[in-house]
Amino acid sequence: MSNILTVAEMGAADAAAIAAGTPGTVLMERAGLAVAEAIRERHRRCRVAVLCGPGNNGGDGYVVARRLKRWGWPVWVEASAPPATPDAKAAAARWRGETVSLGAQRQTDLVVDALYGAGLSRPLDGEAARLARTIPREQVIAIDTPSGLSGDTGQPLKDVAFRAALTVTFHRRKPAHVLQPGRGYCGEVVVADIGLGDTVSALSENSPDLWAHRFPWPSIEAHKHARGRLIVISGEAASTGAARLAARGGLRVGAGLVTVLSPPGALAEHAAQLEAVMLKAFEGEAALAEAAEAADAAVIGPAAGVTAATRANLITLAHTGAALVVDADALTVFKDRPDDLFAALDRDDVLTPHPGEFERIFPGLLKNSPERITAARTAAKRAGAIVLLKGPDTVIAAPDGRAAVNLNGSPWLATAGSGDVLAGLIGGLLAQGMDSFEAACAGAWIHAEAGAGFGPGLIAEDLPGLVPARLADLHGRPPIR
Ligand SMILES: NC(=O)C1=CN([C@@H]2O[C@H](COP(=O)(O)OP(=O)(O)OC[C@H]3O[C@@H](n4cnc5c(N)ncnc54)[C@H](OP(=O)(O)O)[C@@H]3O)[C@@H](O)[C@H]2O)[C@@H](O)CC1
Ligand SMILES: Nc1ncnc2c1ncn2[C@@H]1O[C@H](COP(=O)(O)OP(=O)(O)O)[C@@H](O)[C@H]1O
Ligand SMILES: [K+]
Repeated sequence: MSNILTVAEMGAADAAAIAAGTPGTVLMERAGLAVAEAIRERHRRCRVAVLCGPGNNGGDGYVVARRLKRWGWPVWVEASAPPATPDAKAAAARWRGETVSLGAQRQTDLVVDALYGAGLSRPLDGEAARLARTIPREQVIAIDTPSGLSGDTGQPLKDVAFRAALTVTFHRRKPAHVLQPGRGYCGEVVVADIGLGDTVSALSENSPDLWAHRFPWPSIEAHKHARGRLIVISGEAASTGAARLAARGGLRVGAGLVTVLSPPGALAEHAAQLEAVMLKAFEGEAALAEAAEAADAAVIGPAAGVTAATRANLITLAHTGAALVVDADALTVFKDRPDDLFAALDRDDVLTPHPGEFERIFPGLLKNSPERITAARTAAKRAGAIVLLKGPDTVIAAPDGRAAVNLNGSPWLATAGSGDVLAGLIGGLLAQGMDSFEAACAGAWIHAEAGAGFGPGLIAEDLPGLVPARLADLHGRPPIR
């Protein structure tokens, strides 16, 4: 399982390894060697300038320079300041090559950015800032993080940071490697093992390691009722497509029975377009409560309408036993009284806002949080439910503090209706009894894999049909633990 560590957690892991008997200089040797090897794997021998700062990031840089030189590469160090930590001093003392001052303006092929890593405490300025703005990213290999980025937020301090083609970090990813815009500054990210042992954190990369061992595969005796019943609440006649997209997502991901519950006026439109997905009319809260009686999960919101009816339907569903996926209009309709929504929810329910919807029900929270992980966690606590905050770096957070960040998103998913399919995927997994946090993670991961695998030209209608291949991969995957 791949945790993501904050800068402080990484520092603690580092200190624990040192306390357990591995000297910092050994960790630095391993770190520098990993970077040099990553360079050698990707490039033929060429000229390399290693930009070294005063801290341990710079220390790693001196190790890289020494390794490359030993392999016969033309390499020199450009130092922004003399080494200042004991480990960096030791690494610099073993560097026998040439050292010039930062920005000596030599012709080079590659630049190793070893100016600042985790210890960056203020924005880049002077020559470092100039270089960050001018060196083309194809030349840059960053150690730990591209200098100028805040490791914990992924934001460039004062908008200046290096852009790298490759970033080699150590032990685990940090938030800067997974959150935008930082992730975009990093280029390819390699996580090198430097022997720090196991670390725990409440934040993870969203990958099958997190949930595949609890995926709700049907048992040999399964029948359709045992595979979970999902309902999807439809909007009125002119807005029925979103409910069908969600329903197809739920059916494809394995729910045994999926029913679109439709206002009477929209029945004919659905009937003409649904096959395996079932259809039932309802009018009013009592009828909805009755229709929802046997449901294991419900999706409400996609094109539901920002209406009093949607608000009443949500409250009605919240009183049934079904786990809810609350999306789109069912979020927006609570804009003026989000507490009514939160009071109705329980911890099994999943909210799936995009940033605009998030702002409506958690006003100011995103803007006032250091980054979106904190925002999503705070939101999950406030709502008492799982919150999946959509975007290029989708975050899933639980009220107990667990959080995961999606790494496999792609812009092909930015197409109308794509979120409706996601809501259906999560609903389909909830209907099959999957834990809500894991269902939200699994739904987001499968959705993103499907989108990335299809690529250009993707439309939301394609997504349900792309799910089976992803499920087949998961099904054939060797079990973990
Ligand atoms: N963790 C691990 O397990 C391992 C970590 N390793 C490596 O250590 C790195 C972290 O090292 P680190 O803590 O020494 O931080 P780093 O960024 O090198 O320097 C901080 C210094 O820079 C200064 N400074 C900061 N910003 C500045 C600015 N804009 N302009 C000018 N100065 C600025 C700051 O000064 P101060 O703010 O204190 O005045 C301080 O002196 C990590 O990224 C990884 O590469 C590996 O060796 C393997 C094991
Ligand atoms: N640039 C992007 N990279 C990765 N995923 C994206 C990007 N833009 C949007 N997405 C994903 O696409 C989906 C869009 O959902 P949403 O905004 O609700 O659209 P709709 O309401 O039209 O279905 C979300 O899952 C979101 O995370
Ligand atoms: K760096």
